[in-house]
Amino acid sequence: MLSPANLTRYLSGRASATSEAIAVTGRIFAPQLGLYLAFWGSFHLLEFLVTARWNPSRLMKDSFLLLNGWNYHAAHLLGILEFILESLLFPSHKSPLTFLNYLGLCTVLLGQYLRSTAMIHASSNFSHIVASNKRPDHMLVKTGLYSLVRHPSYTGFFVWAVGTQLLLANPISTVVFIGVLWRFFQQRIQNEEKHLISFFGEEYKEYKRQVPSGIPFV
Ligand SMILES: C[S@@+](CC[C@H](N)C(=O)[O-])C[C@H]1O[C@@H](n2cnc3c(N)ncnc32)[C@H](O)[C@@H]1O
Repeated sequence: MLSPANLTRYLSGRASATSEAIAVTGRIFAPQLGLYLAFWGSFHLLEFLVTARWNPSRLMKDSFLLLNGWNYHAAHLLGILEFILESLLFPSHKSPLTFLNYLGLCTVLLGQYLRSTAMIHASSNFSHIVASNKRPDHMLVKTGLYSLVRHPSYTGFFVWAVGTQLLLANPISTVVFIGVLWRFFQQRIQNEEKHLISFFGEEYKEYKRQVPSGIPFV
């Protein structure tokens, strides 16, 4: 029987369930997740736009760098899932925003700056796919960011990607990203430099002796 007392209890139960649902939704769609998605989208858009402006002869659909291998997307999916799970299980670890979130924000911006600026400084010598044959116009770039480190666009990618996980305050994904990316860039640099030495010989060897790689311990 729905007495006034039962109705009041029922309605207040519904109201608290609704406010709990709103609180949970608020935790999941926290500002850091919105920022993360905006930075992720901007990164891929900038890959295309910088190529279009500074390296137009290499512009293609793939310049968005979205066909970056399943493990790249799996890693970002892992980051999103970790963020949602931890937001539900340990809400106090995700909100309010802490020093870690702000550190992540600065790290993402720094990484994006390094990545896009390196692409601009290398201009037509940059290609998303590692060149195994030397194009006649391929010049060794040693100026700008390339005077500080040999692989500034990889440094930028590394810093940007780790920054996204710091922004989300994701402890597991931060460690996974550092390990997986370090291994990936170590192998990629080894292969890329084998080709660069065959293209530029002693000039590249001398450059390698003088300038650090830009990835720790590589
Ligand atoms: C994805 S880009 C990355 C460039 C560089 N490793 C970096 O992190 O900025 C790869 C292409 O850049 C070329 N490349 C790498 N370093 C270069 C340099 N210092 N000068 C000219 N071309 C370079 C390689 O031959 C390769 O085809």
